[in-house]
Amino acid sequence: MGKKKLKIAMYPWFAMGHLTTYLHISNKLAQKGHQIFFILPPKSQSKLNQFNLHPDLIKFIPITVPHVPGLPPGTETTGDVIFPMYSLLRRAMDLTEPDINNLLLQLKPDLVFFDFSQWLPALARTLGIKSVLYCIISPAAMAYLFRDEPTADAYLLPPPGFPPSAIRLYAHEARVVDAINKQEEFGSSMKFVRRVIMSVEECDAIGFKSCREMEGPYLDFIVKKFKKPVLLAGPVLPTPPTSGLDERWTKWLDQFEPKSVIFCAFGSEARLKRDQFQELLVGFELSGLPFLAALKPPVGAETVEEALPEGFASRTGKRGVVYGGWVQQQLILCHPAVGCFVTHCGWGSIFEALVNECQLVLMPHIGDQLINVRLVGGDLRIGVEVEKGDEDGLFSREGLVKAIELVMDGESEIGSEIRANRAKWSDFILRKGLEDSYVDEFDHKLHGLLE
Ligand SMILES: O=c1ccn([C@@H]2O[C@H](COP(=O)(O)OP(=O)(O)O[C@H]3O[C@H](CO)[C@@H](O)[C@H](O)[C@H]3O)[C@@H](O)[C@H]2O)c(=O)[nH]1
Repeated sequence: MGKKKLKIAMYPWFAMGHLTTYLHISNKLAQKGHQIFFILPPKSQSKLNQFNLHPDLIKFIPITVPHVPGLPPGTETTGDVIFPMYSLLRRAMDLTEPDINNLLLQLKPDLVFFDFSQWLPALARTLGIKSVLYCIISPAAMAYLFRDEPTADAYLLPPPGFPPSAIRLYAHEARVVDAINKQEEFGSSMKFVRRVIMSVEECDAIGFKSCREMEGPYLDFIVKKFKKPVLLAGPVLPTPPTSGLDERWTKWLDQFEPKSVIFCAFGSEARLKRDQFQELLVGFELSGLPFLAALKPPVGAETVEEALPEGFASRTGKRGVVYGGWVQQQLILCHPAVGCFVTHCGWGSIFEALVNECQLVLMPHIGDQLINVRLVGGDLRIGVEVEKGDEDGLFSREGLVKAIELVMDGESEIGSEIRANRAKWSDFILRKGLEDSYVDEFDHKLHGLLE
């Protein structure tokens, strides 16, 4: 007899990177016949519909994001606001607790997957529902960042018992992580880091999108430290969208030689300061390669156009596009003309790159990206990190060009080593049967939680 089909509610943090990652795992679970109730802010659904491969089993359930004073009206996801306002949005998510309570009562799921709503496990428990903290960050990032004494100084070194690796934070990065941790949660004296620790303490299990072969030692560290069942979902290969690439981008990309274009995107949240935004673009210009940069306007600008370096558009002409809106990243990455992906090292973007053939140039901004960059560029050596100033954390156009040249030159020693490693890990995550075996085990462990 087959296993019981489960009912699973998903309630990820209101951010595209989180919503997309949760939808990918939802697709894998729906493939097993489980029913998914995917709770999300209404406007984000239009971006996600194209990734829902099982509309018969995955039902989107829109939830109103309550208004919190200080949050611009209509705010639904982190993409709508600047970083200092995220705590207001977290507060708004907290205020959905009564609605979530009603939904859970009505839907009666067996399990609920969550991340930033640290109150959800206790609520679920009263309703007899098991909760899984499904982390959208890598196990290495969780292991390094979530510690008992999270201070800027402590972050310079790994926590006690951390596996030997290339993972370390520079002083400027440690300060950034410390500032995020210490961000006061709106309306309470709780810090962000406390919210995450509570989620870990309260949940019934922790889930990750990762593979033992890639991050085994970090997983062992987490199991030992957090003393919770850890469920590994495997590579959770990104779901290919059901739509095609917009004609605008197909036409533009089609003009160029295979593997010659740089594609740059920094995820759904990152915004550069104006001078770094311009430095980046001048770096692309100096690389001499065609480029498509899909970036948010820099801090203080309304549009990307108003922030372009002087004379930039006329100098780069048709060879370069700077676009301030949302693009279909997955479809762009698999276009044959794209040869290089300049990424902020979001965990989702890394896997989207690995299932395609582009080379990786690594430019992390905040949080887990600062760990991913060392994992990907250091431990696994599948991409090249752009150097930054030790103290100020700023990159230069020359540093960017250097990294691009290193990965794009397959003949050089570093270029060929990176390419070989990259190909090895791509082959690994795409290996026939690998994903299925991880999803089977994940599914088995989910059932185990209900016994
Ligand atoms: O114009 C765009 C920009 C992004 N994306 C998609 O948006 C997702 C972005 O996800 P990710 O690369 O993970 O980055 P973030 O949006 O920055 O996500 C957050 O969540 C990640 C985990 O998924 C963390 O690693 C990051 O630090 C955190 O900022 C990916 O699916 C992209 O394909 C698009 O389709 N079009």
